[in-house]
Amino acid sequence: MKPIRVAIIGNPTVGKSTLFSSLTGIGVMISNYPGTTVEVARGSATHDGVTLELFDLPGVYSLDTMCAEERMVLDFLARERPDVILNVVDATRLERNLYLTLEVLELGLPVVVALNMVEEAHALGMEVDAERLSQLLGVPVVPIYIHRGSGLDELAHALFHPGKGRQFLVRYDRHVEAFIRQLMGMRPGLSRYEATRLLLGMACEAPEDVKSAARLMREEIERTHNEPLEEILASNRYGAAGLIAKGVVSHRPASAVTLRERIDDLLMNPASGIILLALIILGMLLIVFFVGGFLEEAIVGAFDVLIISPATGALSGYPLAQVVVRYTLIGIQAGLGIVVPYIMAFYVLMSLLENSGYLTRAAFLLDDVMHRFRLHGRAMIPLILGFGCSVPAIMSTKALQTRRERIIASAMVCMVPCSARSIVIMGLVATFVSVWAALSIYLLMLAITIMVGYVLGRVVKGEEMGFIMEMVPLRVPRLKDVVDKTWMQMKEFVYVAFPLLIAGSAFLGVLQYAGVLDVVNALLAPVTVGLLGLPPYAATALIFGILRKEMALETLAVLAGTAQFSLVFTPLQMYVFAVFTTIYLPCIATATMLNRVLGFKDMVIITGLTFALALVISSLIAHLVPLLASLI
Ligand SMILES: Nc1nc2c(ncn2[C@@H]2O[C@H](COP(=O)(O)OP(=O)(O)OP(=O)(O)O)[C@@H](O)[C@H]2O)c(=O)[nH]1
Ligand SMILES: [Mg+2]
Repeated sequence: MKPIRVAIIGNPTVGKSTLFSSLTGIGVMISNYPGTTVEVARGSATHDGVTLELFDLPGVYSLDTMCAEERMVLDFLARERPDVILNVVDATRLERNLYLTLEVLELGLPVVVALNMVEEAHALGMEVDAERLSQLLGVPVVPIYIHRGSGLDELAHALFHPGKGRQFLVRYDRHVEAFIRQLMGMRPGLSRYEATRLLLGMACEAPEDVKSAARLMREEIERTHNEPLEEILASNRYGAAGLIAKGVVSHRPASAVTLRERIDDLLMNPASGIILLALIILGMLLIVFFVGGFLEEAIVGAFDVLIISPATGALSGYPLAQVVVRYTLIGIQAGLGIVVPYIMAFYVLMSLLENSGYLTRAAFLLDDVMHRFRLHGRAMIPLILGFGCSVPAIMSTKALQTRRERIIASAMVCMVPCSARSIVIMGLVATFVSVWAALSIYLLMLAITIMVGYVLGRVVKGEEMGFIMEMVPLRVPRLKDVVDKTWMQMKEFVYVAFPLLIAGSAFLGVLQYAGVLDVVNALLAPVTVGLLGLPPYAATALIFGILRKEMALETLAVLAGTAQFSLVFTPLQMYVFAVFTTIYLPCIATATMLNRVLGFKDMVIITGLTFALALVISSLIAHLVPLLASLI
């Protein structure tokens, strides 16, 4: 039997990806902030011998304002022509969710509604009568509780038998209805949905005379109602959604103020909120530093004693083998000892933050500040995600409404120290210089990020958007989502970065043996030695850092011959190296993502700017600090 193709559509953060993932077993990003899914994911599930092919789409509030996600959903529907639409709705926000449901019903495809967050609605004193809702909409409505797996079999069953009954359609204003019928009469075969689109002047295949008739009708409606047609349709839909919601939701008296609400008040209050935000970010950095630092020292030390010294000692008569093996082992040591502890601690904390719902609070809190950069508060979300990895952070700027905002937010994201850069800052500066020196780099980066935002906010021309972001409820992050997400991000390190690191280190050994590194280092010495005050081989480390930022540090360990950096560098050198690595050129993966989201030209401009900035700031530090020290 042919697979049944199912498009999962719904408002943001209603649990579409959670449902997709539990039906298909495919790991996708699940977070508690709107705009987690920005690309279509596809997967399949088999039920009673029949295959369901599911598509997880970005969340949308409607199909009529034509923002990027909505276009993506409509393009997807036109291109892929799914057999059924699985509309996930949030029981706690039924009325607003139904607005989209009503639009989805207009598409004329079979629809199944999954009623999610039923237990949250219950906790808020709301009960939704699913059966009545099903009768009113004329489609199956299945209550689900994904985390417990309940309702999923019934849902799969409903997807196979979506029913052929009459689906509810919004009755528009009489005037509009009359014209829709008239258009359908002019061209037999034209659906109600197509007629509505024609009336709205949207792309639709039809002869020119029908199109021009539609144009005249629209003008007449707008003249008599003194209101744009879109608004007439929207208010008709809101009216219908409100009536349906009223008919199916019953309220119990609300209980006393809950602990969750109290916490929320503290987080959102402008005074306590900002302090808590600073404490949360500082706390995250300190936890990563202590957990990562403790593991780093233990692993690096054990590796030296137990593996590197015996292995290189055994190869003392074979210079090529010795240098290649030594380099490879130090590469592995740096990967296991420096990267794994920090990156893991980082991702666990980031996932907790993402899934708690805190990000939308940070966005609201800083909305005012962000508006000074002529950005929406929502641009805060990519910036905080940037602490994890710039690649998904830049990808998440797709959820911003205008290109102008995407450019500014992406350039700012490039300045936020991602976990790879944090590894360099922490593994080098916090461990071997001091925690305060490491924190000063974060402050420096904060200042640079703000400066970049401020300057670009004034320079980059384009539309500004007033966009209201939905506040998601605070939730205790689900352990499975956190573990899955941490693993999804670690996987990339295990499968991509680690092999690259081992091969790269062995390759470095060969290049060193052949004397190539010395040539490259000598060529770049005016910058590395002259401007930055670093040893010449730092040039090779920085080149490798473009592949992946943490490789700069790993390669530095390989070339220095030890991961105990304080034996070979002065504190100032370590500081300058960390600052330069943090600012200069985004890594290859980030540049690729910039190219994808913003285009080649902007990618080159942003990349060039970061390089110039890194050179200026690092060489200033390298030269001014000794000067100041000599004056004191
Ligand atoms: N309480 C509760 N939370 C849920 C349920 N299903 C999903 N969630 C949570 O809802 C949040 C959003 O889930 P996602 O699956 O990422 O939502 P989405 O609809 O894919 O969101 P976008 O991709 O942003 O459109 C996560 O924090 C989930 O853990 C549920 O049945 N009950
Ligand atoms: Mg999603």
